[in-house]
Amino acid sequence: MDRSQGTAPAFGGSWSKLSPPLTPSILEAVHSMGFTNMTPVQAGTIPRAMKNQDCVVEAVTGSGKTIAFVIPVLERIIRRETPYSKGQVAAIIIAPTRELAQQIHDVFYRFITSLNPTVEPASPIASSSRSPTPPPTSSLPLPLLVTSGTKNPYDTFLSQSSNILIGTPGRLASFLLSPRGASLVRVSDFDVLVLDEADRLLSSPDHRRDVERIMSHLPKQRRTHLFSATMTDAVEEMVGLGLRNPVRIVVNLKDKRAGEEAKERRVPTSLQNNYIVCRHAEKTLQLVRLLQYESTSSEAARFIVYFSTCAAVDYFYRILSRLPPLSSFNLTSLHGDLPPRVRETALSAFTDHPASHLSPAVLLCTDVAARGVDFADIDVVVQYDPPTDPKTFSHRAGRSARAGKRGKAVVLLGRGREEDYVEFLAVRKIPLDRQAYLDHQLKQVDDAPETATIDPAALELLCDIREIVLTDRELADKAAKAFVSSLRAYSKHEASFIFRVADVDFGELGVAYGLLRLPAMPEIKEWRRKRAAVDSSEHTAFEWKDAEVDWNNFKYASKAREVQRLAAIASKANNDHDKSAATLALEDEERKKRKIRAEMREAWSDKKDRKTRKEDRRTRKDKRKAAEWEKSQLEGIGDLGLVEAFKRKKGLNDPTDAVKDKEKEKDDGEMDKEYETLKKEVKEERAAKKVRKDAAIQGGLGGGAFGDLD
Ligand SMILES: Nc1ncnc2c1ncn2[C@@H]1O[C@H](COP(=O)(O)OP(=O)(O)OP(=O)(O)O)[C@@H](O)[C@H]1O
Repeated sequence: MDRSQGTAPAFGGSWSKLSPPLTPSILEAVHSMGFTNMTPVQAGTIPRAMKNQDCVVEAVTGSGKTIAFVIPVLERIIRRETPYSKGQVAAIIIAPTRELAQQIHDVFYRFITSLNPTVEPASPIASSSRSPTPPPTSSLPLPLLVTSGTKNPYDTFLSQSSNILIGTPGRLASFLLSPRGASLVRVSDFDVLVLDEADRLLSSPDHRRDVERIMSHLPKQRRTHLFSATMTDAVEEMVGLGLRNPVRIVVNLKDKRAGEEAKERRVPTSLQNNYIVCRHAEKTLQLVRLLQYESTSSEAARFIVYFSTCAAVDYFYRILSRLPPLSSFNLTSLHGDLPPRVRETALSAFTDHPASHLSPAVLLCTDVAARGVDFADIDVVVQYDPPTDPKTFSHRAGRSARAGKRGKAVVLLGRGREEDYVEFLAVRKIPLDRQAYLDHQLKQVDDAPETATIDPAALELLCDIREIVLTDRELADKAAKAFVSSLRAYSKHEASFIFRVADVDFGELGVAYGLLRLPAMPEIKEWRRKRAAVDSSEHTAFEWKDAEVDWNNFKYASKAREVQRLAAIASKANNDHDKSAATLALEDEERKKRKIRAEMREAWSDKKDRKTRKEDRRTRKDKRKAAEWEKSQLEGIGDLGLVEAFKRKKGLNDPTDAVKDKEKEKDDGEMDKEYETLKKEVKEERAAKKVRKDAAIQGGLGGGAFGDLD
């Protein structure tokens, strides 16, 4: 590899100074988009990529990398002597998520539509379903998006005569390599391959496999460009395998603080990058206060809050939407377990919402929205959980402070060992400043209430959350799932010497999650055992107490779910009724033994891995079912958040609420009937069994049969 560093100018300079110069129509297009000057990464990359150089580009988030590859791709197609014909592909852009692929598609679309003015322009984040597909009127055909949401990709590819493909690795690989793709999609004149977020594409084994399949299908005589804000060893390997004498373009930023030497930094200089230290029990309290504080004191209107797992996003969305201090906030949730259509709606609902500091918009999400997604004007990014992969930290924080705008990011760190994360990131050129703990008046206090006590407001919040959870048993299930999945993510931190499950006070974490009781995990049993062995005077002042709940009568709000629960109880009772006390005791003992044996056999993480694999298989199988379910969840609770508002605005609420209410009443009535019938059936079955048993006894059946009945 050619190690020569392409030096990007300190200031980007004017577009007209580029050499070779841009085609006049492209120049006009960039000006019409309001981009008067180039950013440094554009100035450093465009001239090289327009010529015949492969590029490996590393520049901070929000520095304009997308246009740095969009323009050279278009220039090379425009300048080609023989135009591409139907079925030929000129360029492929691979991105790790469908959201990012969609966004890149939209940037290409905006350029092409301004070159072909009769084609309707696209909005900044358009959905695949909304992307219009009128026939192009000049030489540049429309690009094709190839992701899980794309309908009839081959038909669109042919009808549009697309020669630029943008998509996720798996979908692109099947598009190109399936029998239909192999016969319809020609790559003999292929020109440019771009990997956006290259480190992410190459560090995930599945993505990497698909990327390699695509690369080996494409001619070797091509240009290949890799882009990211963070590069890894996986990228270095790929550079050796698939690129030809690439030039490396690294845009460095310097941070100059008073009295200190200028230091290199890997996050935008316009980003205020903070951390707050609190006890685990105070995390949710600090999150709520931070949202209030930033919207009142800095008039922040748009927030993103990152959690480590889909289950945590799902749960906290339901809780935070109902907390009175956040009643003026408009929340929406986005995570990878949601079906593509729901993800699209959620994203549009958040980006289209006219937020203000009086009515702020908050996106609760996982890392599905951490990389590349160009949200407009995010004021504050909050990391409730620090990311499992430290590289993700700068991508998350970089959703704010884009294109030179000011922005803020705050990560919540647990008191103690987690504070070492600050130093850990400093070494990686990501400097963090401490922000003081927020007290009940939203004032920054020098330090959190000292370690001996938990802020009493955190315990009040626990009661408030529990009250919400007690309205629906499903919330209790979701709380447990969120808690367990987050702990599991915690155990997988790459910085495992900082984030150690062994250091976590599960009781305190239970407070932050508003749990009714701690889940029956082996780790928690062990933690309880150890605590019991220690002199209680050495305990911190907080002792976990389960909420007093009548679990037998704790109902699901969904009638259908409640019917299922009762049926399960009835069927268990029925089974138990038919078994002798001795059999039941034996079974119980065997069950306990099996559990102990399993626990002894497997470490928690192995067990969880096995479970995950099993769950993954099941999830894939039930994907269709899950999609419908998730959608109905969003619709059901949407009136509290942005999704419903968005749907109302877009006229997507059909049937109307009144009709829906009627239908719900009808459903409820039918559900009641169904439940009554079920109960009756169970009773009848039991009675019939009893009659059979009595008859058998009276009839003096032989020992075997008698034994069975016992
Ligand atoms: N020359 C320019 N002048 C002003 N704004 C620009 C310019 N080029 C790009 N932008 C804007 O900067 C924002 C960030 O651009 P882009 O999404 O390409 O950043 P990125 O470097 O790819 O970030 P990330 O690493 O997070 O993906 C976009 O809103 C884009 O419209």
